[in-house]
Amino acid sequence: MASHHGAVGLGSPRAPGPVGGVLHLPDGVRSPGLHVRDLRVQFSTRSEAGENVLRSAVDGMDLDVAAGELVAILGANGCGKSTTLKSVIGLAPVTSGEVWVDGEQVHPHHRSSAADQHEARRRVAMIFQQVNLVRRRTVLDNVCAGALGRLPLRQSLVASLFPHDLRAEAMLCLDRVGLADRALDRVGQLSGGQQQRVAVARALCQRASVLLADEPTSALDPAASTQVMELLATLAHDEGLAVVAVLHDPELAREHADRLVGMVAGREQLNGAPDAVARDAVEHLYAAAAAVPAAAPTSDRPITGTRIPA
Ligand SMILES: Nc1ncnc2c1ncn2[C@@H]1O[C@H](COP(=O)(O)OP(=O)(O)OP(=O)(O)O)[C@@H](O)[C@H]1O
Repeated sequence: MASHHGAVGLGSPRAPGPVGGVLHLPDGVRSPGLHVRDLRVQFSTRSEAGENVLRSAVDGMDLDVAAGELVAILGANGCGKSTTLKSVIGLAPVTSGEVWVDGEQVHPHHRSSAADQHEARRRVAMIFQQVNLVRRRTVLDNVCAGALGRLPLRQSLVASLFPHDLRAEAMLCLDRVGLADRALDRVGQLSGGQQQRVAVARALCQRASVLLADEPTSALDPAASTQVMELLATLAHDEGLAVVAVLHDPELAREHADRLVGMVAGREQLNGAPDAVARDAVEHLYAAAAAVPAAAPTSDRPITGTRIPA
């Protein structure tokens, strides 16, 4: 379970080079997996004076997750963990920076063809704490829905038209998460941990190579949390997915992840294998945030609030 990736100090490690000796860009972004460079995200918010201001949620974040690696992101509430992940799938407004998926640049958009970008985005799946499955539909239908991005429109709109081979693939995905016997139950009949595993199966049916998990264990008891983390580690280590999970439990992260990335105020503060990251360095991630008055941005250094031009 423990890391087989080398110990790393502060700063992003570089992803390993591609198999076969193919030359790649010096910064490693063309390697399989997920690579984020100098990501910045700003949101418009209302100041106490009633003015619209831009606040930085992510402020120069780098993130590398190699194929076959499970990375855990830790950090205090509001430090930008979820926004970093959402940026990768276009759910957060990226101000600047680069996002690369399996060697394809998905942000900024204009640097690759629309088809390549669509394909690269299809390779990224995200699962959330509040599992966004359709509770009234069967487990199997929800897993099939993972393939919507590659189905013709007519089949996308009518679940009963999911083709036989897709349903067979979805069954295999359910088998991989240990839930094949629940395929015909409605999702609402499953426990939280089981639903989280269905969400993972749906990501598999999407044929994702990068899996983003935003607090996948927050609503789960310890046994279910362990089961989900073991599943994520298996997908990384045995199936070669690049997996990144935002976690609120540093011990769970230490136990299962290959590498810990700690964030403070929208950027990386620590980065290393669990054995190489001291416990007080992790505690400091949370202490730094707690030291800031509640009304201020979560930061141990100022975050710029930029007035939006009228
Ligand atoms: N849609 C939004 N509009 C305005 N501000 C936002 C939006 N989404 C996030 N933010 C702000 O961006 C900052 C980072 O939020 P984010 O959800 O990424 O933090 P987090 O580290 O995941 O926190 P938590 O651990 O509480 O989930 C916070 O200050 C948050 O209020």
